[in-house]
Amino acid sequence: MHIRFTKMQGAGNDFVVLDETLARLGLTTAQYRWLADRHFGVGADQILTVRPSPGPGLDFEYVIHNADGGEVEHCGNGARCFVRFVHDKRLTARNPVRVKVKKGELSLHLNPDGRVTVDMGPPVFTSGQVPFDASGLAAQPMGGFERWPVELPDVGEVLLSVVSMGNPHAVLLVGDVDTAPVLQWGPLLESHPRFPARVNVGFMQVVNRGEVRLRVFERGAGETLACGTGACAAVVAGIRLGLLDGQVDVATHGGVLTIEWQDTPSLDATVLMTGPATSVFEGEIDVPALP
Ligand SMILES: N[C@H](CCC[C@H](N)C(=O)O)C(=O)O
Repeated sequence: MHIRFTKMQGAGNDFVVLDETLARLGLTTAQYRWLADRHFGVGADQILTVRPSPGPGLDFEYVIHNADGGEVEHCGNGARCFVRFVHDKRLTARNPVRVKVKKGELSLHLNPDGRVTVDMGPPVFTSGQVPFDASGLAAQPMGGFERWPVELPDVGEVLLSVVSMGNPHAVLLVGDVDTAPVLQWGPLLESHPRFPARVNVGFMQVVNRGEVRLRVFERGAGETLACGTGACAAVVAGIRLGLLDGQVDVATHGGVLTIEWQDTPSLDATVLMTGPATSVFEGEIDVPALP
């Protein structure tokens, strides 16, 4: 199947963007995986698909597939590239753009300086809704939040907090992200049995109450240069743990994301994420028929 695509990146998290506003491509999981393959396909952390509005008050549907071909609930860096794409392609002139994702609805705003602010919705802290199986574990309280001792084979117990931004996140505190065991512990936690939907694993170094450094081993993609929902999850966990204030710059290997969240008693305050979105190149490719 011959398709057109746009290669984009947000803070180094890279994407293949497909326009299905006129017709569905009908790609299979194996074809999404092929497109994301950095040797046999185009190469990307995720494949983003633009589909027509599913209903009133919404401009588009925003569909996300990880490099492993699995469809997921949310992608923050991808959301910034999404609004850049629909404006560049003149698919809309609205700003902000409202989109439906698997987890809910997002508002995407192109700022005059070219950066993009996304209303990422409210975080969810209830472990069963992340989902995280806390059965038999004794939470270790810190600030107004908890850290859970999770057993890793050949490693022992690691302490982590769990947050959902629509997609599941585990957040670990480390002294130095550069030496953190991201590639050793990331895969063990990603597919740990206590995470029935698997999990994105964030390693956060708190620099001060307004700045953190973060590396994320992503579910279905491995370590990426940045993870938008991971930055949101890490910051809201850090705020709940009493370590961070309401606006935090998150330094990732691919760039800086600014996250804002007010920890209100109602817990329904949404998380705002601001960062870059760049279109890298346009391309065409013949996707092989893969079942
Ligand atoms: N790997 C994530 C999806 C992409 C998230 C990330 N690229 C972002 O910017 O939020 C998951 O399986 O939930």
